Amino acid sequence: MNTSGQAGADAPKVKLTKENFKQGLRIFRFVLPYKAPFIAGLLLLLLSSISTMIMPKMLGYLVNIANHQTAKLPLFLPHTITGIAALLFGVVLVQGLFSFGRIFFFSRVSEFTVRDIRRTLYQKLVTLPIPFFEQRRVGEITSRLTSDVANIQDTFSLTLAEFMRQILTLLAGVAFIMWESWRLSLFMLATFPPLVLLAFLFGRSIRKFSKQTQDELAKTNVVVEETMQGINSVKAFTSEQHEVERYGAGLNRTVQFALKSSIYRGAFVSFIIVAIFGGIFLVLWRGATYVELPLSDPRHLDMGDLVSFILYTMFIGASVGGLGEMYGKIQSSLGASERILEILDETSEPVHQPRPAGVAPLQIGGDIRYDNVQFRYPTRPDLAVLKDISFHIKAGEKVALVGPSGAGKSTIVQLLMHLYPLSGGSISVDGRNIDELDLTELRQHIGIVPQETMLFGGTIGENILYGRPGASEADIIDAARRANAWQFIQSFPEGLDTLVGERGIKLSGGQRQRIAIARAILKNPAILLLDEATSALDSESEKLVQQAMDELMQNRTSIIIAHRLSTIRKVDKILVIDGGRIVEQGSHEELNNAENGLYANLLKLQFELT
Ligand SMILES: Nc1ncnc2c1ncn2[C@@H]1O[C@H](COP(=O)(O)OP(=O)(O)OP(=O)(O)O)[C@@H](O)[C@H]1O
Repeated sequence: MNTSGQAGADAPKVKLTKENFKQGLRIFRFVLPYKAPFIAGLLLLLLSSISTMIMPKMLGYLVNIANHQTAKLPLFLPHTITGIAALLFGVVLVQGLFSFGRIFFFSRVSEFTVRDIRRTLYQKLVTLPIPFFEQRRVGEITSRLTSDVANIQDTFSLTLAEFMRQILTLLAGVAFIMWESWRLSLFMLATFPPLVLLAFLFGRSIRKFSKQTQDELAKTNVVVEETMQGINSVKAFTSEQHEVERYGAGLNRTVQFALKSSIYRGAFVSFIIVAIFGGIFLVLWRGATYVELPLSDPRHLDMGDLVSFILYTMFIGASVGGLGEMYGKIQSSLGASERILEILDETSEPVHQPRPAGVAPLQIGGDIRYDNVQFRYPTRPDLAVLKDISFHIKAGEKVALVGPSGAGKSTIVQLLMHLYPLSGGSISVDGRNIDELDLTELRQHIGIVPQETMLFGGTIGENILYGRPGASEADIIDAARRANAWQFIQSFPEGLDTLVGERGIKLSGGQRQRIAIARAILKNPAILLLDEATSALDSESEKLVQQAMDELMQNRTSIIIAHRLSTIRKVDKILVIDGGRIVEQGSHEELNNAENGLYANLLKLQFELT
């Protein structure tokens, strides 16, 4: 056990039951398209195993010829030392060729299979509904794509082939030694299994310690991950020293476990050495007594036959030892494939469905109606986030949602995109329940400018293009202009080709928002959802963003989650949300005049703050 913490080394394993095995085998459907190279690989594996198994026998003949014992030598073989040696060399060459072919074919199968699994899995992941992602951590999901798939790749490329080879070696080896001398074989088979069993039990307790070391190391890695992600906070709180100590303490614990496990490992290695060599010496001792017997004795063994016998015994011992290791690997691959299949069995959202013949593309005017909408997040079923929301927005109207933090404003907006199933009530667009609309088409008609703009690691141009893939450069520039973004984009030497995100420049909050607005302008949706950023922008930036938003909202049904007074004044209607209900609605003037109204109070509060 080392502490390198390689991925997958401590992957959870599953018990090898018939049911698990059947489940895990379903992953083999990904191999089916590559049957031909798979079968070719299997054949070559068989041939290379056979040629390996011939070698000990030939070596035995070599010794027998040297001892002038050629009586039992088959007639078709050369009867000279050089002849047999040349033949042996030939067998090795052929074996080499077979091994090359086997690796060539199995690698093709495993690489293509793994590519297909990754692609299918990723396609599945991106089409799964949002609640799936809320119930899992990102790291957990990505490790399905990385370490679990890599684990399966090992199985397809190596483990499976090795497993079959070990079994073949074992069976052929036992057949050969039985043929050589059944007496000595029985003696050998009586000594080996107990040793193997002991080694197996020993190995199991060592694995337990190894796992503890891995777990400790994983815990220490969490410290690194957390602090790297939140390095700003670490520095702001000047807790560098504290974190170093926390990490150091974790490392010390890991070392303690690793050292404890290394004592067992050392004991295990010496045990294996004693057991294996001891076993071989026992067989040698017994075999030598048979060699010593006169030729007339039925138990007599030729020297060369004893040599072959011992070599086969070593092969058998190695394959039995190998099988134990393979067993563990197959168990962990089954676990990995089970986790992958679990995701593949999830139900995707019905996106990118082919449009039935004769059905025209969805046209949306932008009339929106919420009727008694109730909602609980699937991850928090005990909390009624929306209790009873009903409102109507005519096509082209602009409506602002205001209310205290956590009131449910963002939730209302997200439900329009059908990101979650409703708990009650209904939402309709242009008089049609959104449940009946094609999900992809519905979302294509909705534009969103979120509070925090997520930019993909690519160029500014690519980020705007995300709004409408395939748009021309002229359209991108036009959208950027109308979003008040062109000026700053132009100021970069590489313009639209400027890289953003991790590998490129960092844009300011206001600039990012304007990119998001340009994206939405390019998309040109009938319905617009604007979630204003709560973080304050400087007044110049604020003015630019506001102008861009006004431009974007023209001629579209717009729902704005409003945090700024300037936006609120211009809308047709304001819905005041509190505790999952609409508590007030009306124009700015109407609500402002309502004494002790929530809106009037919120407004006063904002005035006092500004
Ligand atoms: N993905 C989610 N899973 C579970 N609960 C959520 C989720 N998103 C929001 N909530 C909960 O739903 C309630 C309403 O949240 P929502 O984001 O809609 O409020 P909001 O009015 O938009 O607030 P803010 O103005 O602060 O953005 C909150 O209690 C919040 O904790």
